[in-house]
Formats: sequence, C-alpha cells, structure tokens
Amino acid sequence: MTQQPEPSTSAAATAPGSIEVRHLSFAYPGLDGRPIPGIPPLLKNLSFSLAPGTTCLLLGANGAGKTTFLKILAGKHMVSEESVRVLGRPPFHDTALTVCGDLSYIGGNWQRDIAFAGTSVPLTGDFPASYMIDSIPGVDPERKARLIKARRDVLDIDPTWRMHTVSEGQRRRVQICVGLLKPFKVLLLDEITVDLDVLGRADLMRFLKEECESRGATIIYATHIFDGLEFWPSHIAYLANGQLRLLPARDVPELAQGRLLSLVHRMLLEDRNAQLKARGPRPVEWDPTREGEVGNFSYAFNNGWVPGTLSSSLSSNAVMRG
Ligand SMILES: Nc1ncnc2c1ncn2[C@@H]1O[C@H](COP(=O)(O)OP(=O)(O)OP(=O)(O)O)[C@@H](O)[C@H]1O
Repeated sequence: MTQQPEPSTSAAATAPGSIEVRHLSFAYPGLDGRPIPGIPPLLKNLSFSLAPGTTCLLLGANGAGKTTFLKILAGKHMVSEESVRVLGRPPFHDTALTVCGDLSYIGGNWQRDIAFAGTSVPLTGDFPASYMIDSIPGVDPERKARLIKARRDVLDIDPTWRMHTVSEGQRRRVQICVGLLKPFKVLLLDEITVDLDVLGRADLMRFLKEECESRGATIIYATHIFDGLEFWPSHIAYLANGQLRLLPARDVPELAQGRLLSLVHRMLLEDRNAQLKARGPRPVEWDPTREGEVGNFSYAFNNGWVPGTLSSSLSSNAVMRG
C-alpha cells in the first residue's frame, strides 16, 4: 500500500472536505421535549477537525454515544448550524449534502417506517438486489462493477439475489454497496461490518482505505470488531463520558505493534473504573438475600446512580429470578 502523508487535524479547520465540530453538546429530550433533569448531556462541548484523507476509527463503550454522534454528523439529529460543518456545510440544514452523495451514512439495518404503528420493520419485500443497486441515479458503471463483481473485487454481490431470502451478511453487502455507489467525500459507518465474513470485511476495509488515500475522502468508522484493523486508521477517536479524545495513529504504539484490541480493552477498563469512582458508593444496595422486602434500589444510567423503587410483587419476582 502506498504511504500517504498523514492528514493533519490542525490544518483541517480551513481545508475543504473536512469535518469540523465546534462546541457541540447534545442531550436526548424527555417525553415533554425538554432535557431530562439530572441526566447529563450525552455529548459535552466537543470540538475537533478532521482533514480530507482521514480514516478515523471511533471507539467507545456501549452507550457512549457513537451512533448518536455519527447521526449528528450525518444530519439526522438537529443541532445548531455553527456546531457541525461537513464539507463546510451544516448537514442537518443543508439536505443537498446527502442528496448529492457527498455525505454518506451507512448504519443500522435496512428498515421501513410503519408510520401508523410508530415503529420500523426490516425490509421484507421480494425484489432482486439489482433493484436496490440500480435505483441510485448517476452512478459510474465502472465503480458499480468494481463494488459488486465477484472474486477479486469488493463486495461480491449477485444482482439476482432475492432480498427476502438472502442471509443477513448478504443483505448487509447490498446495503453497503448502495451506500458506496456514489464517490462520497465524507463517509460515516456505524458498525456495518458486523455480519460480513472475514474475507468480505478485509476487502471492504482495504477498498475504503484506498478511497481515502486516492481521492482524499474522509471516513469515520464506529466498531467493536478490531481484529486486523491496525493498518486502517490514520486517527483513533475515543468517546467516553461525553468527551472525545482524538489521537493520530503515530501517537498510538499499539497500532504498529498489532495490539489494537488490548488498547481498546485498556481504554474501556480505565473509563469504567473512572465512572465507578465518579459515581461514588451506591446510595442503597439491593440485597438479593433480603427476599420479599420492598424498598429502594439504584441503577446505573449515564454516569450516575438513578434511584428506583421496587413494588412488592416486582421485588419478589426479581428475587425469585435471582
Ligand atoms: N432516540 C433516543 N432517545 C433517547 N435516548 C436515546 C436515543 N437513542 C439513543 N439513546 C441513548 O443515548 C445513549 C447513547 O446511545 P448510542 O446508540 O449513541 O450509543 P453507542 O455508543 O452507539 O452504543 P453501542 O456501542 O451500544 O452501539 C444510550 O444511553 C441510549 O439509550
């Protein structure tokens, strides 16, 4: 693989094609649409820049806010126009950014909204993979062929696959293909390789790296699967406690040593210990040996202990199950 100069985060503030985040805070509202009292924001005053060509691995514990963060960058959650700029434009307010394919987000599973039920269900229609792939207008045929072609290329898709009978991994390949058909400038990936086999995953990650090196595209990729990824990131971003730590790959010796998994393990452990320390002792411990008692208990939520009350029936059920 050709060695490219490492993208500089400091130069990114003015570079075209960069992601810029300035003093971004975010909290999910409660049922009344207002911030929930006593619950700290999920993201607290984040500021950083990514230059074109960056391949950034986004790490963090379950619930740290990675998906939320990527969705904000993808323009799926409203934040102020000043706090997030992708390619110099506010992604929520400037919908043309996603429509033209410059900003692409691939995450979750393909679903369709059932508006009357207020829920989503997986796609179940009987149509071929080509129906999804060919529905994107203005695609370069060579790029399309490279993405779907079997054996030596990226996703190894058979366009005749019927989408309601394919496996999870095959459905995921088609989903990824659709997201990559346009030559994106910024790509946000949320745990999309989880269903891919080892070969498919390696081919995809290599393709994505090349896209950044050859075209100056920028990718942020959130994942919990780290094996074989040491070659990939130019930056590591670690999200914990509402804060984002951004490290260039050259400052992370574990990458060169092929020990990404142990780095992540250490970071998660440090993070968890810090959170436990910050929470302090539990206000009231639930004691499963005190069978049948009605009382208070506490549970962990967003870096704090939240008090709860057990009804007598729930309490005894819980004890019986315990
Ligand atoms: N629509 C929502 N409304 C309210 N709270 C939400 C919503 N979506 C997510 N959350 C909460 O925000 C927090 C962060 O969720 P998020 O999915 O961003 O985390 P994550 O880092 O991607 O987790 P994981 O690694 O498990 O995918 C969680 O506590 C979650 O319950």
